[in-house]
Amino acid sequence: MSISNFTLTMIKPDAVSKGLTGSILKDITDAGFSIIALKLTSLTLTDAQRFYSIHQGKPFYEDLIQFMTSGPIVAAVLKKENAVESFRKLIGSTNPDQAEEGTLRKKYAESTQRNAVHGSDSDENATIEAHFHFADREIFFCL
Ligand SMILES: Nc1ncnc2c1ncn2[C@@H]1O[C@H](COP(=O)(O)OP(=O)(O)OP(=O)(O)O)[C@@H](O)[C@H]1O
Repeated sequence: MSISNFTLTMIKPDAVSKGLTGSILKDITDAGFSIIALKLTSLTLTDAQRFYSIHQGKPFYEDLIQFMTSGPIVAAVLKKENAVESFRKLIGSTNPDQAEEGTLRKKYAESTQRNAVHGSDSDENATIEAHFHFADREIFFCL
């Protein structure tokens, strides 16, 4: 099976509202990722419910939807060899207390919910999530 060379990230409302977007994007490019699509945007209630439908019914679901619709987010498509796995390593564990030193969540997350950054968890989801946020003409695979 071939491995995609891109992943989708969101800088979540906690980090955007604290002005961390620039620092996080710099850490991402310093780690060797190219930004091939980028926008400051927000999720409607319906968007968030669709994006996180896999978590519906879990105890944290309603609070997660509330949080992810609470303010602007930054969405980006990132290109690098083995991007999904490499980016999951860069962001670190969901719970920042368990995240390794130097990871984005260790540096920027407040809590398990307000954990600063999202990264796709599979190549299949990277494709779905990239098209969730961007039209084909907004993604520059040539970069
Ligand atoms: N136990 C929990 N308590 C509160 N919020 C949670 C909990 N588990 C997950 N979340 C929130 O839901 C998001 C999605 O959960 P998931 O298990 O997919 O984590 P993840 O794959 O590390 O994160 P993401 O999908 O955002 O990259 C988490 O990033 C976090 O914001």
